[in-house]
Amino acid sequence: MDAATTAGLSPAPTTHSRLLAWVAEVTALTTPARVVWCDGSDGEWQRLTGQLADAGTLVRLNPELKPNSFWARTDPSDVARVEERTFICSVDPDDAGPTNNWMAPEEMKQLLGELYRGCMAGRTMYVIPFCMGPLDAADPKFGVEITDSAYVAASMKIMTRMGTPVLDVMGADAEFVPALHSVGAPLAPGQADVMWPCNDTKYIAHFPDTREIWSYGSGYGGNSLLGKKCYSLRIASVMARDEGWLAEHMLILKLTSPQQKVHYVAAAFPSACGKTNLAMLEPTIGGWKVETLGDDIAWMRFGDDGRLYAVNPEYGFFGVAPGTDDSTNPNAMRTLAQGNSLFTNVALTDDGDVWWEGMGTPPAHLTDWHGNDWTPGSGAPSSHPNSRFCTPISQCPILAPEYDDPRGVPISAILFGGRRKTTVPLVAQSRDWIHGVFMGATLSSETTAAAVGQVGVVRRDPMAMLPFIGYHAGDYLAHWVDLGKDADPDKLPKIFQVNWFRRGDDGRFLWPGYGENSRVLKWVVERLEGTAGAVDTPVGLVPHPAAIDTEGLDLAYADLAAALHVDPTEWAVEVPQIAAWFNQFGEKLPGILWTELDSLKERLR
Ligand SMILES: Nc1nc2c(ncn2[C@@H]2O[C@H](COP(=O)(O)OP(=O)(O)OP(=O)(O)O)[C@@H](O)[C@H]2O)c(=O)[nH]1
Ligand SMILES: O=C([O-])CC(=O)C(=O)O
Ligand SMILES: [Mn+2]
Repeated sequence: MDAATTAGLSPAPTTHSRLLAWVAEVTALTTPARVVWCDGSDGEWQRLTGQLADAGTLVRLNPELKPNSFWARTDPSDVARVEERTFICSVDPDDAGPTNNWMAPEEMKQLLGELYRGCMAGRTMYVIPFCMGPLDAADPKFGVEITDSAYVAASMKIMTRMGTPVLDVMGADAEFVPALHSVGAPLAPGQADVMWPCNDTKYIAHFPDTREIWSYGSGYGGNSLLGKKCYSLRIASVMARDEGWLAEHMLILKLTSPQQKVHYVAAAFPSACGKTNLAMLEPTIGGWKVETLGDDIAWMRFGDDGRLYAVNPEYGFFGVAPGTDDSTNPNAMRTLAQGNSLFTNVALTDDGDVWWEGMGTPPAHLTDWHGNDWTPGSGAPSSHPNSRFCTPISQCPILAPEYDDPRGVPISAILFGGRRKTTVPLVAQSRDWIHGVFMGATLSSETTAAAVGQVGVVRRDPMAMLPFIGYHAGDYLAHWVDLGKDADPDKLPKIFQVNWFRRGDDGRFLWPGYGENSRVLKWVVERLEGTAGAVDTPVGLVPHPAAIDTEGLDLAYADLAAALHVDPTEWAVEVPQIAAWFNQFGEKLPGILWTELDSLKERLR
């Protein structure tokens, strides 16, 4: 089949011969009914969403409440990332390391090649040229996703810079990451489609040596929007290792103090642990301003001035819906109110708006994420805990103008955070870069609904990157150590650890979180500027409760003190867990991190 003219729909709008050859090869393998090259236009969005609405995959929301926005429900089995089915297929098994699933590249390609054979029959195959990061970057990072899901094509328009402008910059021979996706649900002639096609067999496969992505069987964002986790973290982390930069699971925010001093902060928290919320924070303390640059991924390189500069490679937010409302994250609500968004696995109100848990008093009747009638007495939540909104970053009312600057922004502080009921204090500053890398390397968090599996189990999650490091985690930690060695220590970002999720004996959060986290950011800035004090504890430099600005905050001193408390007996339990965690990396673990563990033990004595 000639990919350029298939079904006479759109002739290939490129002369890029490797791209044309790949599209022809995939077309021959997957045998779609037609091939469409996505141009990224608004007309195309209208066509795609219109077709999806006709097919019942999307429901158009009330245009007066959420213009140009849609409600989607997935198959109940296809609601989150599938870490068990995610593979790093490096040539050398040792390159995948102990934290990744591995399969030999030829074996995976053979296996998936069989699954892909004829897998797009009866469907439209979309070819989506995209760029991660600004198109006018010195070294733009291109990808092309081929997918048989119109939902994915529409979502990619929100999440990435895509379409004809990308092909134009790619020209005839730019490098690109080929990213192949199929829901794995071919249609026989005359066979009716289902609302959410997917397959029980799922593979999210990465080939770091050849920089390719092959995804099969899932339509859920983290498994199917291949520019996001698959490219911008797993593949990009390998590029970053080779080229001396960092691809991280971090938000980027701009903080302006009442004295108009600007600091850029990056923060890594595991999935569903507060990045989107912190990125859009509305400070509760007077005179402070937060602006957003990114909510999930940061690519960071050293500039000529020796500082570390961060760029958000994405173009939209794919955010956790439950818990988001006018009191917790008003800026996300304002972003969504402008429309042009997709909502997946939330509930639908009777007047055609969306609703989810955390939005206050529930309406008397909803259609839940299963499509069933729901009332406040129904028992089960109306929305899946990992239900998501997908919305353009340009609509964020507090977007920092420099979010689109290909040079990025110089980072002053990096926060590593997790969701821990106990042990980890509200905030602690590292003593130096290596101690900060140790904080990141030993980061732990309770698992969430963002990945399939048990929720609430504490696991180590280095730099919040456990499911996203595209190579050996020991080498990854060595890369972090090495970057610090070559840098001017005064210019390196200062590293902090935070925990918004510590609980009292009665189970309630000790710290109010959300907008009140601005009080912690203020202390961070005061540490950067050398104006705040800190207590030297075994785990790092922790503020005395009096060093946190609590003006106007209704919080018991005892709760703040408990949130900041470093309890040596709790930490003594962590030490052997950290040792066991480090042990699995063998020789690959930088020795200096063992030295850090020894010094932690020493301080706990
Ligand atoms: N208690 C408390 N909950 C928070 C805080 N910040 C965020 N949350 C809740 O944590 C959940 C996830 O928050 P997000 O900001 O969406 O997390 P994320 O890190 O962006 O998640 P991913 O998109 O999966 O990477 C939501 O239900 C939030 O309401 C906080 O400061 N305190
Ligand atoms: O990838 C996803 O599905 C959403 C996300 O940001 C994460 O899980 O960290
Ligand atoms: Mn994320």
